[in-house]
Amino acid sequence: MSKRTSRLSGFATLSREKRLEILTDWIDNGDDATGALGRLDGLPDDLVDRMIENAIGVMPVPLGLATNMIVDGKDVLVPMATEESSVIAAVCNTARRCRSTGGFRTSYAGSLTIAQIQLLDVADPHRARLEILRRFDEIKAFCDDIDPVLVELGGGFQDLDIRLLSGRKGVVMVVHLIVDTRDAMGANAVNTMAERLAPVLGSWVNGRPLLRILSNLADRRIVRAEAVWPAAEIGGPEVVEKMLDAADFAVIDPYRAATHNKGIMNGVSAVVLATGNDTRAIEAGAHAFAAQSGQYGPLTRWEKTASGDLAGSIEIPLSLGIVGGATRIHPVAQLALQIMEADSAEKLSCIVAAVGLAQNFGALRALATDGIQKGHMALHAQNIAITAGAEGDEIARIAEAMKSSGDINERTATRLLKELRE
Ligand SMILES: CC(C)(COP(=O)([O-])OP(=O)([O-])OC[C@H]1O[C@@H](n2cnc3c(N)ncnc32)[C@H](O)[C@@H]1OP(=O)([O-])[O-])[C@@H](O)C(=O)NCCC(=O)NCCSC(=O)C[C@@](C)(O)CC(=O)[O-]
Ligand SMILES: NC(=O)C1=CN([C@@H]2O[C@H](COP(=O)(O)OP(=O)(O)OC[C@H]3O[C@@H](n4cnc5c(N)ncnc54)[C@H](O)[C@@H]3O)[C@@H](O)[C@H]2O)C=CC1
Repeated sequence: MSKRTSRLSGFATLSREKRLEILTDWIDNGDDATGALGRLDGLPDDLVDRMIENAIGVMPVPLGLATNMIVDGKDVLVPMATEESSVIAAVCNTARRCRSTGGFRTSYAGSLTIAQIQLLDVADPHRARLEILRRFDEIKAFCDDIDPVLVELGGGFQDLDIRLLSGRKGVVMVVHLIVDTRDAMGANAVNTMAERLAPVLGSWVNGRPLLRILSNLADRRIVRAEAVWPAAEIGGPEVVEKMLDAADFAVIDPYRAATHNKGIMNGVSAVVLATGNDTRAIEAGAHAFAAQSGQYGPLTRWEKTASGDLAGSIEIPLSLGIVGGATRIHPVAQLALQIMEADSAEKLSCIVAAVGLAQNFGALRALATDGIQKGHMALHAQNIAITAGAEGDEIARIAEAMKSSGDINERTATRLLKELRE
C-alpha cells in the first residue's frame, strides 16, 4: 500500500537511501522495483549488445525524481534522466508553487501516427489522387492486415491524406497513412505499412514510389497541459508582469524562442529518456511544430488571469509509447513507467507535457528575477569543483566557497582547491 505525502518538502536534502525508501513506499511492489534499481549499475551485456550495434558499454546518465507534481488531480513522482544540474530542482520548485490551484490539467488528442509515401513522376496527379481516395477501403484492409494487434486494440488504419507538392522535377504526390498506434510510438508499425503499400499505390497511379517512412511532425498527437500559478506564490504582480514580458520575447524573436523551447525540452527529453522512448523523434517533432506557422515560436503560452495570477499552457506533439522500442526491454524504463503509473501512452504523454510546462515556468521565473546563474550555477558548482580536480569532501567545500564568493568557474575552483590543499 503506498503512503503518499501531499508534498515532498526537503527531498533534495535526504540521502539516496532515504529517497529510495520513500519511493519504495510510493509505488506498488516497491521493494522489487527499487531493489532492481539499486543493483543496476549498467545494463546486462546481452541486452546492450542486442539494443545497439558495436556495443562497447553503457553511458550512464543520472536518474532523478521530480516531486510535488499534481497531474489531473493526482500526485505523481516523475523520473527524469538528465546530465544537467538544476533541471529537476526547477520542476520540483515550480510544481510546489501551483499545488494550491490543483497543479496541471491535461488533454490528449489521440495516438494517430503518420507515415508518408512519396510518389514521383505521377502522370496525372489530380486524377491519381481521386483514384487513391476511391480505394480507401482497400487501403484500410491492406494496412490493418499488416498489424492485426493494433486493430484488436481498437487502433489501426484510420485515414488518408494526399498532398501535391512542388518538387525539383514537378509535382510530387505525398500520401499520408494515418494510423492509430494506441500505446506504441508506432514507427515500426507504420513504416511496414508504408513500405508494403507503396508499390501497390505506384502501380495504381503509374507513379514511382521513393521514400516510405513515418513523419516526426506528429501533429495528430498533440498534448496540452495548463496550470495557474497564484501571483502570491511567485513573488507578486510585478513578477507576473516580468514573466509575461519574458515569455513575449519568445513570441517575437526566434533566437529567443529556440532557447525558450530548449528549456522546455530539458524536462520533456529527460522523462522521454527515462522511459526508453525516442528523444530525437520528440525533439524533431516539437521543433517542427514550433515552426508550423512559418515563424519558429514558443511551445508555451502565458497570460494573466482576471485575478492577476499567471496562467500557462503548452501544446506539444508527443509520439510516445509504453510498448515498443526500448520501453519494454529496458529495466529502468519499466521502473520509470511504474513510478508514474503510466499504463497508457496517453497518461505518459500528459505527464511529459506537464513537465515541459513546469520547466518553462521555472526557467522564466529565474530569468525574469534573479537570472539563471544564481540557481543553476549554485547547483552546477559541484560539477565545476570536480572538473578542477576536487575529490571527496573537497567537492562540497569548494562548491560552497565558490557560491559565497559569487565566482562560480573553473579558475576560481582551481585556485580555491590549491589554497585548500596548501
Ligand atoms: C534552482 C532553483 C529551483 C532554486 O530555487 P530556490 O527558490 O532558490 O529554491 P529553494 O532552495 O528556496 O527551495 C525551494 C524548492 O525548490 C526545490 N529545490 C530547490 N533546490 C533543489 C534541489 N537541489 N533539488 C531538488 N529540489 C530543489 C524544492 O522543491 C524546494 O522546496 P523544498 O523541498 O525545500 O520544500 C531555481 O533557481 C530555478 O528554478 N532555476 C531555474 C533552473 C533552470 O531552469 N534550469 C535549467 C537549466 S538552464 C537551461 O538550460 C534553460 C534556459 C534557462 O536557458 C531556458 C530558457 O532560457 O528559457
Ligand atoms: N523516424 C523515427 O522516429 C523512427 C523511429 N524508429 C524507432 O521505432 C521504435 C518504435 O516503434 P514502434 O512501432 O512503436 O515499436 P514496436 O514495433 O517495437 O512495437 C509496436 C507494436 O507492438 C504491438 N503492440 C502490443 N501491444 C500494444 C499496445 N498496447 N499498443 C500499441 N501496440 C501494441 C503492435 O503490434 C505494435 O505495432 C523506436 O525505437 C524508434 O526509435 C524507427 C524508424 C524511424
